[in-house]
Amino acid sequence: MTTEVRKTHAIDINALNRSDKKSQENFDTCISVQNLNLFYGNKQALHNVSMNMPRKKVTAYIGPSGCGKSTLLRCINRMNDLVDGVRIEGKILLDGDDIYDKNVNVAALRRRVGMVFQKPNPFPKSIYENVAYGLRIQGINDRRILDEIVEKSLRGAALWDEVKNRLNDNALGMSGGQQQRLVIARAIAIEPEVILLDEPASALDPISTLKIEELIDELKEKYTIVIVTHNMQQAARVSDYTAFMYMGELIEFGDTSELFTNPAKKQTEDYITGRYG
Ligand SMILES: Nc1ncnc2c1ncn2[C@@H]1O[C@H](COP(=O)(O)OP(=O)(O)OP(=O)(O)O)[C@@H](O)[C@H]1O
Repeated sequence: MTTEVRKTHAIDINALNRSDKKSQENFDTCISVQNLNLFYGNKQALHNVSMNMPRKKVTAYIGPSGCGKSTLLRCINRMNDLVDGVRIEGKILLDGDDIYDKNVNVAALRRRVGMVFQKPNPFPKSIYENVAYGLRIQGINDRRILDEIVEKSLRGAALWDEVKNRLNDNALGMSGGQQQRLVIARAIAIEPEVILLDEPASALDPISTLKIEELIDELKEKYTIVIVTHNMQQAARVSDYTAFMYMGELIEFGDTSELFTNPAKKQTEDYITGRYG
């Protein structure tokens, strides 16, 4: 991008804000973050973040280490509630309902909003029981129903063909990439609406990473996906929308191809062109 174009972007912030707004209004919003502030004790980690995320699309959070990507992601299923001394202001609406409302059942929220972490975390149980876990917690123990959902979920996580003949083997004997797909199968078995992925491929080799990226592309047919990644190429490959964060602030949100080819803010451009991060 030429310096001249960059200057225009740096100056014409109002016009750019309008274009951000336009891209947000063109979709069916699943999650709406509104004026969100988050404090870890006295330290503010999120500053007045507002953004809408579209249904059945992939939204990626990018930005340098410590900018608040994981913190924001963890707000969407109230995982931060588990951290001592956290204070949250503002709202997050899921299908229009505030998930921080005092009447919200957090366990039910987490069934609607599944989460997958950086390090695969299967339980030390069989492959089958890992996928059946959430269903058993819901009191579903009918073998026929479990068999059906376990197979469907493993197929949905692109793992069935690799494990169908060893469903009773311990999940800890699987490769890291398989374990991560197993954890995704476990998440989708309880039919969430949203899947949060926190650096899901950063501990995996390139082939396993590719499989996870292909899987994300398939999952968005059914689920709203939000992914944190430090890997900009990955964000560009897998996401439909991207949010660039810096020091706890949302700097820019928009269509992924637009954000990467024609960023609205100079800070975004400096980051994606590798000037810092
Ligand atoms: N449990 C916690 N207690 C106190 N401070 C925290 C906690 N978790 C995160 N922070 C701080 O909040 C800020 C945002 O952290 P966060 O992990 O959300 O950033 P991030 O963009 O996901 O970083 P990374 O890419 O390194 O994972 C950082 O300054 C971090 O030190």
